[in-house]
Amino acid sequence: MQTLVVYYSRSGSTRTVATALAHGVGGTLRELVDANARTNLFLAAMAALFRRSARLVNPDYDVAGYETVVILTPAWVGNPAPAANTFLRTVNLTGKKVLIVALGESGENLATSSHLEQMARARGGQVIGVHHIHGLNSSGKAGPSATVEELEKAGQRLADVLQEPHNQED
Ligand SMILES: Cc1cc2nc3c(=O)[nH]c(=O)nc-3n(C[C@H](O)[C@H](O)[C@H](O)COP(=O)(O)O)c2cc1C
Repeated sequence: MQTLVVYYSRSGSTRTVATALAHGVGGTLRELVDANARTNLFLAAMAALFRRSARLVNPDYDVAGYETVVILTPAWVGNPAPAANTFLRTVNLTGKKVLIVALGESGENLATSSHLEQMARARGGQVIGVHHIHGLNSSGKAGPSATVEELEKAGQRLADVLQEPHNQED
């Protein structure tokens, strides 16, 4: 099973989870690089709140060679980060299994994951799972449940989920 792991990360925690996950499944890691570094947190939050897209640096929307696409994004004010919006509004996920992963300070971000799920379905994807992971607090510092080790473990757990037999079937 070929797996593509696509992620956006502003402060590194989503990257840690995505890297461990890709390593665990022997998949391909693809970063969504936002041309805007989002250093102004207020403006970043507003862009997410208004469901804006982002301009991506060297975007690659080709998922043809993959059976499964994992999409990871931080939750920003209950929404996906703009880079994830861009990817999900452009990619063709017809016939692909899609695993959605949202990181957040609060752990569970149902509003964010619900947006992601809807976008993935609108692009033809078959959503096989939705996961929430404790990320960093909003100022970018690791909270007690989001050490690098915890984030790596979360990524490994997701790799295990993807390798469960029912997620491997056609
Ligand atoms: C602008 C902004 C808005 C955020 N809004 C939320 C939120 O609504 N809910 C939440 O649980 N975490 C929120 N967070 C925290 C991030 O989701 C969390 O720190 C995540 O781990 C960051 O991922 P990254 O390190 O890959 O950038 C926000 C962070 C930023 C920068």
